[in-house]
Amino acid sequence: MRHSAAVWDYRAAIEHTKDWNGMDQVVLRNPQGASARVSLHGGQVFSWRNEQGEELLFTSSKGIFKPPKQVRGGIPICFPQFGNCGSLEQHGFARSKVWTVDDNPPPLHPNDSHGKSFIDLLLKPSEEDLKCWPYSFELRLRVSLAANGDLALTSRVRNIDGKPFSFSFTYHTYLSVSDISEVRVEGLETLDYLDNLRQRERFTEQGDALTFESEVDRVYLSCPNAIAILDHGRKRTYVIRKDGLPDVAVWNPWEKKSKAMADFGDEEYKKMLCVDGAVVEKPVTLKPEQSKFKIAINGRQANETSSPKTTRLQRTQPPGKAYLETATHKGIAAFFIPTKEKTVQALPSMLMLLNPSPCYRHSPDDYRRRRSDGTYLTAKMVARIEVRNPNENIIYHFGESKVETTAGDDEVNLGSTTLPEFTQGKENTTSLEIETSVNNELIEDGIGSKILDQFTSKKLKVDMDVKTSIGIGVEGVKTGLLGVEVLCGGVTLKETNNEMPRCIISTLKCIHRVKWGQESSPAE
Ligand SMILES: O=P(O)(O)OC[C@H]1O[C@H](O)[C@H](O)[C@@H](O)[C@@H]1O
Repeated sequence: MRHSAAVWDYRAAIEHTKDWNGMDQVVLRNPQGASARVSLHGGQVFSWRNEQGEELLFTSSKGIFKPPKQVRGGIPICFPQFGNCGSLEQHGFARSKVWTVDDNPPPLHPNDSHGKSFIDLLLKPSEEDLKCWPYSFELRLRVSLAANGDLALTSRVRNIDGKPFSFSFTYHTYLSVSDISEVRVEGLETLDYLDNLRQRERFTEQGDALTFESEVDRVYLSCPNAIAILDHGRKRTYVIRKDGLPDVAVWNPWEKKSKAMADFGDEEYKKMLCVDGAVVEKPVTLKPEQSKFKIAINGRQANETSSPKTTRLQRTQPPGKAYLETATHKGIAAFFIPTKEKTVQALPSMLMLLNPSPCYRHSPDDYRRRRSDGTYLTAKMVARIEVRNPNENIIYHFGESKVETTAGDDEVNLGSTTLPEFTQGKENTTSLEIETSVNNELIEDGIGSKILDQFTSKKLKVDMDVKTSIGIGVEGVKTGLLGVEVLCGGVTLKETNNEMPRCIISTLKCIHRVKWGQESSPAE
């Protein structure tokens, strides 16, 4: 049965239960029927289901569910060491210890609890732990499930020892995927990584996205805060947003290593991918104080009609035909062509990066003037879009684009403009600068003061809506134009200093469909 979020009792939605070994576990539920299960063994989230009841985390069918052996799957916490570079057991001891429920944790930001089911866990070292790692600490973990089904893990490490200590940390996240050969990871392109399969030698990622054809065991360094994992087979996109975790570890054992692992099925490597928010390259050195690490993950379906500020993956044509898919994650909007047709490569065909900062070039006094007959707004918004086409054999045709910009929750008009049509050549990048403005536009007094306050405190959010159309050309064959709407924004002026606006794409209308190598024909 579904419940409205307004009457949902989040506290009552937390169930304390036991697994079949008698180990305590906690089940979190949201009003729409999504759930997360956390074991006190390892503080490990080992199940996360969406509102359709689909499991989003991988757990090995041969998993050993008995302490001290941890289950292979879910989200083990690796602390105070990741991997085997240190004096401790592989991935540290936190994942194999029994944690306790923390009834009275130090407060976290209200966003970490408001409108969410959550549980706080605590790990303190035992006498035995102190013998192999002689530092007193408190490791806290809050696992929360939001009303929209998003899962978040927030960890805090407190040094309660007299001396500083160093540690590494990862959320070793086993994502469930349809088939590893249908998966790509975006957000790691052009970054340096340490390759665990080559004695941690440093390389630079050359691909436009990470795809999988053999064993991968890497730590990507200084990564953006949002990484997208696109599962074409299941038409699902996971977006991992991380905070305090500069690195991302990526692991798939592939065939040979799978057969060598006792707690992993021979073929199970096809169904999983580990993508971990991590701090590995430069371990944290903590004085007697606290540090904090957070990941939030969502896993959205192609046809999901959720809030517009989320990631979507859309299939606009039935299988067997060429079709455009669109996917987005924070700061990046991408169009790509799936591998199914074989005649074209599956590469990100275009990336649009939008950065509306700085949005205002004038001081607040300049841009808003109060006159006797009302409040008038004068403002300018500048955005830069970079269109990249890394393909060797695909050309993009963009129709005329209509751009509208607004500010704040009241969607105050910041002006509109039109960009001329253009063609994006093979392996080419086009930079577009978009400027819109309003001059002495009458607005409500209340809205004017609100915008001024939010501008001064840098809490103002600016949104941009681009309506355009896109067609593809491959070897002289052109598709018709597909209407596309790109919405970017949702980030405050303050956040634009270190974060890109979020973008979502939705297709407006499919005019033509084609089969590669054939003439285009009108859509039904
Ligand atoms: O077998 P585990 O100790 O759980 O480790 C599983 C994997 O975790 C990480 O991804 C490491 O980088 C890999 O080298 C390791 O094989």
